[in-house]
Amino acid sequence: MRALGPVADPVPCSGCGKLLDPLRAGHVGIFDSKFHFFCDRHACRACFLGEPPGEAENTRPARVPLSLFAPRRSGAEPEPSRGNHDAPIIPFHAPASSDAALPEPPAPFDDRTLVEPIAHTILTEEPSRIDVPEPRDIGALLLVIATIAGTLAVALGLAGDATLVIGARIVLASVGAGMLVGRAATTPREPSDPHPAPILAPSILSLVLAIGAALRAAPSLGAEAASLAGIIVTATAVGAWLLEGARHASLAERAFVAQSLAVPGRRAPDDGSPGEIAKNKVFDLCPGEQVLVEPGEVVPVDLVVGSGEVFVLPWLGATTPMRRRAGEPVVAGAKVVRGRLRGTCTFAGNDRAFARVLIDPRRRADALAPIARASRALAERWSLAALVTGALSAFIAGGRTYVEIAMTAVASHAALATTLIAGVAGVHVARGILHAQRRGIAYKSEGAWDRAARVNVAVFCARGTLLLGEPELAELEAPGGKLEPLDVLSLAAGAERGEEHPIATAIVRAAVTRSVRPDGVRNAHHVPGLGVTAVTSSGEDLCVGSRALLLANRISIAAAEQRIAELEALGRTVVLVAVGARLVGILGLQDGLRPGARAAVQHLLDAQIEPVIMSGDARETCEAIGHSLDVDHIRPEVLPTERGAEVRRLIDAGMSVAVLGHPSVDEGALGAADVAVALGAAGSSPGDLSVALASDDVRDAALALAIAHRARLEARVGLAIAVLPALVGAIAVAFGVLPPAYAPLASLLGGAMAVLHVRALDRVRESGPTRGHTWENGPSDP
Ligand SMILES: Nc1ncnc2c1ncn2[C@@H]1O[C@H](COP(=O)(O)OP(=O)(O)OP(=O)(O)O)[C@@H](O)[C@H]1O
Ligand SMILES: [Zn+2]
Repeated sequence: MRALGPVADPVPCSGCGKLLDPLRAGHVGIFDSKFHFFCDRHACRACFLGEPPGEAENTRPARVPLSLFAPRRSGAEPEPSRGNHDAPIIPFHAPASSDAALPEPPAPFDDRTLVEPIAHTILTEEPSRIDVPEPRDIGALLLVIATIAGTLAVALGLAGDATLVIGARIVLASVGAGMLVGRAATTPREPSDPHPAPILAPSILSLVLAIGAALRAAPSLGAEAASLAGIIVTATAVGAWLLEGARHASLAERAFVAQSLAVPGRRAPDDGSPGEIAKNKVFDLCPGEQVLVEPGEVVPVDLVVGSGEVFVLPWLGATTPMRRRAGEPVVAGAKVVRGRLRGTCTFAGNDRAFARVLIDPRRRADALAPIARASRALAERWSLAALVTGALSAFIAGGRTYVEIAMTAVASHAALATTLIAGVAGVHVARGILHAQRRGIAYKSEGAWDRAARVNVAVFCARGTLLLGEPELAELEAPGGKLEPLDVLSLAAGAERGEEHPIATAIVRAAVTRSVRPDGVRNAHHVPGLGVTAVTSSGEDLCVGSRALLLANRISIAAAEQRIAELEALGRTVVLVAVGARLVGILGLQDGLRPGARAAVQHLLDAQIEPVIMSGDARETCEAIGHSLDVDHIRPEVLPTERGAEVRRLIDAGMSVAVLGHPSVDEGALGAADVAVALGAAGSSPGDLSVALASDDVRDAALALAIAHRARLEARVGLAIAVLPALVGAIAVAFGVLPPAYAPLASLLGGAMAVLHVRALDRVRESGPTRGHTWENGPSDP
């Protein structure tokens, strides 16, 4: 069993060959459009580039990855392989390079003038963050100084209440607060960060109080205020540092994704001539443009395949190639392994499926999801309520000076207005979004993510999600003995010849394999969700379809009712054949379960989401399928046109409903859902899908909900862990049970526990799950 994600799969260092964890590599660079991971920036990278170690830093500015198209080196070229957790849908054998029929990929682009300046890239991240685990910068240094200064300001309290000592402590605390302000001014703000003002306010207010108390020559009060200031400064600095640590892993992974998506693409020539390859690689592709992607290249934008067929690793991190045919979407980050991909761009830049809520600073879910906003609002705004309440209750309790009351108020405020409380929920959201990305799951918006996280009913559009959608003829019977079974098949195949429904295809195929010639049926008329009516070659009325179709045509099936029920109890789709007004044949079709159908149901059950099977099949058939999958709730015999209404009925009953299906065939149901989870749809343009999958795996559809559920749950737990001690501390301080300094301390304690909670979850992922099906568990695991 393997852990998920980039952390799990070691890659060799391109310099020395030692195996290392790609996300924790000392240095990552792109050379020749390939990722290279190095133990460190100096020795190993320089060794790879053939430079003397010292020069590496100077010759290549590490902050700007212009090395993107550096000359090809003959060194090792490790692929960022990221865990074999996508299910093999299509077995794929031919290695990409050995396909002689295909044109050689063009020579690498050495000429930098061909590349548009990096400034034109759709990337929105700071280049510094692209250079993955960049060690802590100047902001970290400021935090360290602030922590030391704050701690000293507290520790000097041991030296007594002398004016000089208090003065020194105030100076130290001011230095610490100054460092915090300096960091806020110099460090770029993440979209998920709170506004710095409310976070810094307690440090500054407590300093003002300390100075005020010292000036009034109230030594013991001045000492206490200085301690409070020192503690608040220390807690603020340590808290900021802890949060950095908690989100480091997702920060690095997001940078990895951003970097991987920041590849230039080729415009296809307008005249459509296949031979001519546009030379220029550009970053500014737009929707509607024709795009060419050569074998071995990463797909730069979301697109729909124009013609032919290609094999791709269907999303960033996928390890199993899949076939994509004309009209099928491919997401940016996918990699072409065989065939030349020519397609029409559907989404570019930050609109791309995996850029939207993960990279785009204006749409990032970890900043905008309701739980993350609530967490920020608590620190930014509701902390003011703590300030007021603290002041009021201290005032009402009486017996305290104004400075003491003010200290209580500031301490209560400081307990809640922390970076940790503001940021902890966002960390969990980011982890969830990234976790989903690794499985090729793209949420459309932070709202879609939040709805996915709240869903309590998941409706499977059975055929194509749980069922293969490739039924086989299993039984062929001719009750009454009027016709031979093969004559029945001939009639049925004749009626179904022109149809595209999986049942029709199965019947025609069964006739072909049994060398039965389809009857020359006329006037075939398809009744969606019921079957086909027609006229036989001998001029009699012909009905091929469900029980409901025959009953609608007033054909009695009473004589065969028992046999039909038997077949349905086996899970067969029963297709009845009637000539004139008489039932002449029964066909039993068996559709297999898709790989992962059982696991998908289990993922939902684990997340306490009720699975529902919705199908046009008969009740007995659906019950048999439901039984084999442990699904209790079925909605059988729903006509295709009624599926939207059926979903709406569930919603009206107070459920929050997700529908899992394919965009083309399950349109009605998907359109009515609170959350539409569309398989194989990532990158295609229809706009209303809440969740689009790059894979066609039903497990991923279930995981899209389960992962969001889990992430939201963890975010709430994390927030509670951080907030509760802070609240308790603030209350104790407000009622005078504890001195004011205890409130920020309690808050820091809670924050530290919340960070430990994140770390513990990270470790679960790194070491791999050990039992059962959890959301961390790769569905390809048994
Ligand atoms: N072309 C057809 N020939 C014969 N019977 C058909 C045909 N199309 C539909 N039917 C009958 O109508 C029923 C419902 O078909 P429908 O297309 O609504 O759903 P389905 O194929 O069962 O897919 P799903 O499980 O996703 O609902 C089928 O079970 C079958 O009995
Ligand atoms: Zn190395």
